[in-house]
Amino acid sequence: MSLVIMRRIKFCAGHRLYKHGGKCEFFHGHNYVADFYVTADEVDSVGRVIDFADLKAKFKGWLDENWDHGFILSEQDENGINAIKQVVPCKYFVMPYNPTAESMARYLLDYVCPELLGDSNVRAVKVVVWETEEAFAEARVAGDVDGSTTASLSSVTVD
Ligand SMILES: Nc1nc2c(c(=O)[nH]1)N=C([C@H](O)[C@H](O)COP(=O)(O)OP(=O)(O)OP(=O)(O)O)CN2
Repeated sequence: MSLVIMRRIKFCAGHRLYKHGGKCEFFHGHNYVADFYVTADEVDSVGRVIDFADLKAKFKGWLDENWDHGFILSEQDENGINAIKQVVPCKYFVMPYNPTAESMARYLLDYVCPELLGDSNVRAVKVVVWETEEAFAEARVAGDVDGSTTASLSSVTVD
């Protein structure tokens, strides 16, 4: 049996999908919801995987500093990066791939969660990024047997 808890963090950010070929290639923004699922081999003396407040401090802290009220752009999107740099003051975050909901979930699971949870006994097994109230993408650790952070991806649109 494994115990998994989830902490939800909301943030807003701008982005565009480089070479998307449709309306999402324009600069636009979303009110995102990120759900972080974490587990531990044992609960603590209080019966917690980890205090929800600790998860909030870690994940909201990172999101507030890096993505909230900023623009998220692909490193391939030189034109977009140059454009956003013209704004004073500007806040932007460059990702190694296009900032789809899938890629944002993957980035959080692959890079951000290990960085933030490294000093604790918990590990992230899934991150879900809701781009709208109707569509989300999730990245999850395959099997979560060995704590591997190899993400598998899926996305869903809700009617
Ligand atoms: N698999 C993915 N597809 C799309 C993503 C994504 O992250 N993963 N992102 C977008 C755009 O960012 C876009 O803003 C959202 O698209 P869409 O669902 O079409 O937006 P709306 O809900 O606002 O659609 P309306 O028809 O205008 O109401 C695109 N695709």
